[in-house]
Amino acid sequence: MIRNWLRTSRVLPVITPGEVDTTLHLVRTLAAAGMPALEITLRAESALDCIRAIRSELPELRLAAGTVLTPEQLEQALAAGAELLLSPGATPALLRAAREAGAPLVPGVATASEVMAGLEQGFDCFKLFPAATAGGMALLKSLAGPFPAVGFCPTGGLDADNFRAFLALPNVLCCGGSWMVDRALIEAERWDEIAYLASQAMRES
Ligand SMILES: O=C[C@H](O)COP(=O)(O)O
Ligand SMILES: CC(=O)C(=O)O
Repeated sequence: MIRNWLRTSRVLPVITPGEVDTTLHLVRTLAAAGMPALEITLRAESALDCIRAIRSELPELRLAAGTVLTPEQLEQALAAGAELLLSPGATPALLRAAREAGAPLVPGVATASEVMAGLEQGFDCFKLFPAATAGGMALLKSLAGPFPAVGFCPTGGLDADNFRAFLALPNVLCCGGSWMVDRALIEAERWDEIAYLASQAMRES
């Protein structure tokens, strides 16, 4: 389920939510522009309320929770309606909690050892974070050698210019990023520009 969810989403906007109403407006804009999926990070107090509101208002949208750092947050995000859980990293406690709950977690990794620790726990799809800083496309190509069956969602430092090159790598399922949901654009209510960036991101090539 996780692999298919990521592969068919292709691009995952990473949203740090603000007020629920503003976040709903942003999400409606993205959905109307053709974005099938998005990630709400648990980096703001409003995050779980935003997840509940999106789930209720746009039930057809694929909704992930990001910055899931603890087993407690994993439970809260699932209960609020997130279908997929992403984390910038992985701890033994988080991996164990996800495995025991059968929760669809995409743990974060930045090294081969972290991939191996995740594989040991039964995970085979990972967020590569921070993707550009950790080694970008060169790192993904290197990881494809020892881990040919592992899929990645690189996030961190991707943008409108480079994400297509990442997506073209065989071990990249989906690209995450905030370039189309930039805080400055949201604060300036530049919804047309956000819609344009979202529709460009979903264009085939
Ligand atoms: O923490 C950052 C987000 O995961 C996305 O990274 P980005 O803003 O470089 O696209
Ligand atoms: C890094 C990221 O996208 C997250 O916090 O889940």
